[in-house]
Amino acid sequence: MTQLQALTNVKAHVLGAARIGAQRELKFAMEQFWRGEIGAEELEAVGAAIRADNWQRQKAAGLDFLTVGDFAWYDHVLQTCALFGALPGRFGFHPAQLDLKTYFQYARGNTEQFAMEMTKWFDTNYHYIVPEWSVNTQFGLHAERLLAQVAEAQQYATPIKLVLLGPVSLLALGKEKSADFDRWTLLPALLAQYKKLLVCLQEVGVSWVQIDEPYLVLEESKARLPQVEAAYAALQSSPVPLLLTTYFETVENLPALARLPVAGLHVDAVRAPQQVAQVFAQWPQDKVLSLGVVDGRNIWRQDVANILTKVQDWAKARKHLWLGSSCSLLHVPVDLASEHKLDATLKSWLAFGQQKLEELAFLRNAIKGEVDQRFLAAASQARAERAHSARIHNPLVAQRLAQVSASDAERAQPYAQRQAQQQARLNLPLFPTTTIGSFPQTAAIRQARKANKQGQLSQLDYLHAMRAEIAEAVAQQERYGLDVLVHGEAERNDMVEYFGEQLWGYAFTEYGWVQSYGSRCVKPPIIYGDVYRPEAMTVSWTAYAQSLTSKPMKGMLTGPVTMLQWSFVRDDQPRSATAKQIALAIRDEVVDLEKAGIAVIQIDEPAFREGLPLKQSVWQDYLNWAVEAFKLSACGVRDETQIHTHMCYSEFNDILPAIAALDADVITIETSRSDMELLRGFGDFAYPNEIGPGVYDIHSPRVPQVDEMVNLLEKAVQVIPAERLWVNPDCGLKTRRWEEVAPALQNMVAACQQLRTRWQGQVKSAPSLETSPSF
Ligand SMILES: Nc1nc2c(c(=O)[nH]1)N[C@@H](CNc1ccc(C(=O)N[C@@H](CCC(=O)N[C@@H](CCC(=O)N[C@@H](CCC(=O)O)C(=O)O)C(=O)O)C(=O)O)cc1)CN2
Ligand code: MET
Ligand SMILES: [Zn+2]
Repeated sequence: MTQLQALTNVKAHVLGAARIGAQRELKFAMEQFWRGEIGAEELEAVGAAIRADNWQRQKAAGLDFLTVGDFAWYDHVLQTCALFGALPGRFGFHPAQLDLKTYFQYARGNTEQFAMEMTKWFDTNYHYIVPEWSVNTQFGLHAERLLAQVAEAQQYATPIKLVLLGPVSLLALGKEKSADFDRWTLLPALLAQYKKLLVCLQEVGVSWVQIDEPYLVLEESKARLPQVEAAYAALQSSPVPLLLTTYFETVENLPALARLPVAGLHVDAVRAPQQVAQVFAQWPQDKVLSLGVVDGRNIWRQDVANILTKVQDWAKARKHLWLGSSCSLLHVPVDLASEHKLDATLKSWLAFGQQKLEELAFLRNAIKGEVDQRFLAAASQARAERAHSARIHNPLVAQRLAQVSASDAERAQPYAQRQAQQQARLNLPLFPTTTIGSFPQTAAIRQARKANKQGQLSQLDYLHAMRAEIAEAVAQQERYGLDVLVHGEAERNDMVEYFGEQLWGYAFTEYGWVQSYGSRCVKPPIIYGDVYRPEAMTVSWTAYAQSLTSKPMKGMLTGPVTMLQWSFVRDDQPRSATAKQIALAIRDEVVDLEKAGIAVIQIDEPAFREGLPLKQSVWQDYLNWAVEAFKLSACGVRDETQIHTHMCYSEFNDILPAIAALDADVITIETSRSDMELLRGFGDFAYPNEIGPGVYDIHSPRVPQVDEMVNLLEKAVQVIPAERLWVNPDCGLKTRRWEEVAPALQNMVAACQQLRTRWQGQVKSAPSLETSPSF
């Protein structure tokens, strides 16, 4: 390190900070505002305090820029639409008069208008609001909020780098409202507003604009090179230098991007280290090159010694080198210092948002020739300890893996035979009704769990409280007349964290919150070692629920791919290896549920599609091991046991062969918002097993009417044979209130009964409606 050639122009920055607040202040404030408990002024004050905290942290760490513009109400894509007056006209609001109350309606819907759609932000568990583009889209500039934030940040007397979602990504991430409209025709009008904004930003003294174009890492962006070139030619006149910013993967079109008239480029050196050498060769020497060297997607303490060696290599003769987080710190928790229960050794292996700022400052200083030896030694020691720690490797897992054979990932007989056996056992009516698993996570449930965690509610009292919730959920479902019941997941804080808490090899945090969408957060557990299930995780709850009813009780588990995808994963072995370990743990649980007499078991895989690599060219390898992991978890049961899976938030049509290869007896999917369009793919593909297309959107408080659902089901029977159709909502009901759930499910059962009456005579071998199986 001592031979490091001192580079004076090296700077350190972050691409963005988490905005939910170290203690989820923003979540609580937004929800209070929505309930009418606080006013806009109070809510604004919470936002300002979070921004101030972020800037103070950046300044205290000694970063060279304060990052401004990363704060957003609800979502940053929605915020960008508001900035450019590009919110859908169907709400009827004037873009210049958007107070917060009005603004939130776009994200949450109102009595007249559906909310704007929400979808996954690249391959993360963050969801953004999808812009709506149509021939009526008009743009304006409403930068008051943003400029006010610049003014707030100016009191820290540190250069300001403003983050802006770029025009190409903004358009690309939206959807066209009609098939004959080409969104790219909007580009010139949109660019005119960006240009205006850039002038304003220069006037108020912004030093740099980080213009985020994550779209440029997707293969589909290749075809959009003319638009990219046109956009950045138009912004060439920007009076503020632009840092063209990409992350999550290698950029497409690198040679062409290297010729764009922008002042700097940021690339993700964590996710795409293989492209760094090319970027160095192609990106002009006299421009800024920002390398994302500190991982914004994971929580491991960086091997700073190793990064330094590389950067030293890379940086030779390059004058303007910046070191950054690989992407925004939106995807990692705020500060490790809040964690008081994590064991000291494990804690020393981790870095959350705050620690990443410190890593960046350390690296910048070291390249300038000022190496903080203590920091370096501590980081190297933690890395070395982790590499050799006994707690990572579990011989029981190795043994278990060694026993796995190919037949473990196959059911004994094909679906058709299984179906006959399952039907003989379950005797379900035509169009069986079910739900996806969770029932409302009420304040009472969460309070009880909190009290239990804090030692104020005994284990026994907590058990009774959760059993009472389960009993109530079962009673409600019987009242509605559902066919396959669930226990309601009252005892689970989250579908991933709950299992993470019980598995070896997993650690969990107290405050490791990450925004998932709007005010909703998750606390991804941390996989640090071999995953092993020491004992049953769900059997007693499920068996209790089954004891309360003669209807089949569906066991409810989270699948290996989703467990992997929604956790922070170890970086010392391939994801596929970790998935296989989790699969074995889930498999053991599946088998235990079967032994306890549970006849239907659902293994949720909502993140199955999200796990796909961003580059389509390497999908197949992922799909192979992901399918294998699911099947390994599912196939330990007898043929008469019915395996369900559930997927949501996804475009399924391009991975249908893999979904079919999962060979789940039943799949329930989210379809209602696309008006059953998503189901058409399953029909065209001749999906062979049973399907429950969601007949209503659980993200909206609106109670669906019987007719709407009959309508959707009529569409579904056009595509899927009636005897293979199930009836269910789009997803779990945990974010809803009982007042919404009860009428919604009653209507759903009523809709289903209409269909049964109509179809009863027309389907061969349909069982009678009267017989009820006994469990
Ligand atoms: N991991 C994950 N990813 C997912 C989903 C999911 O279910 N899980 N679903 C999709 C959509 N995303 C979602 C993500 C989060 C929530 C959600 O409801 N989150 C809850 C937190 C869930 C949780 O962990 N709850 C804990 C802690 C609850 C809590 O805040 N307790 C209060 C006390 C209780 C109170 O006053 O409310 C506190 O600590 O102060 C519990 O139940 O034990 C929230 O933000 O409110 C919903 C959907 C996609 N990705
Ligand atoms: C995001 S998928 C959710 C599945 C889970 N079983 C639930 O009902 O909440
Ligand atoms: Zn779901």
